[in-house]
Amino acid sequence: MGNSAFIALGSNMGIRYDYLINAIRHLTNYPGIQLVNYSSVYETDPVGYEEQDLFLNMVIEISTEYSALELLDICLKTELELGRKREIKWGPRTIDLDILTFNQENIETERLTVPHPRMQERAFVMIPLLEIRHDVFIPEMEKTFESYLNELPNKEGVRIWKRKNGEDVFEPIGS
Ligand SMILES: Nc1ncnc2c1ncn2[C@@H]1O[C@H](COP(=O)(O)OP(=O)(O)OP(=O)(O)O)[C@@H](O)[C@H]1O
Ligand SMILES: Nc1nc2c(c(=O)[nH]1)N=C(CO)CN2
Repeated sequence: MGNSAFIALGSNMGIRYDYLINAIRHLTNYPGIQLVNYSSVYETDPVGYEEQDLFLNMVIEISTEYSALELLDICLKTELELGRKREIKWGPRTIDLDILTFNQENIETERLTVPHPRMQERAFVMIPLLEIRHDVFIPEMEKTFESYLNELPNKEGVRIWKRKNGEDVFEPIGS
């Protein structure tokens, strides 16, 4: 499989964990997509539009035969299949799939910008991404992703989420 991509997943409606897992299932059901790695699941304070429920976020790494635009279409189709409706900008969603990186490419088309233009300012993306990938570097980016993360405020809004004996358990990052 030729291409390596990182995808951010987020959900803040319904059974959030099931939406994450089902999205991964949908994606990896495509013959040209294989799951390579996945981060922990994090519960995160909403960013942007704050009057909404907490999110679960995670990042996965895939290898794929598809082009970046084909992968975008697969992500958008998966969002629709999992009941995503576009209402409020940055508002509640059953599932959101963002392509963070595609190989080490800079892609700028009408429909797709990679690396994702807002990822560096989002702790809910950078913390799970750096959990599984420390050496990401995109030519033309000024700094490593790690130094972006070091400079980010509000990291306390992101906690590792686990389910133990049917109950939600939270761990601060770095513990
Ligand atoms: N890297 C990318 N990953 C996913 N979608 C992208 C990307 N770059 C551009 N897009 C475009 O963005 C649209 C999706 O916007 P969407 O409504 O999901 O934004 P959002 O998730 O609410 O906000 P944000 O983009 O800030 O995360 C898609 O239709 C797609 O064409
Ligand atoms: N914590 C958190 N906040 C968000 C998220 C998200 O996935 N997690 N997605 C948004 C729209 O892209 C807006 N705000």
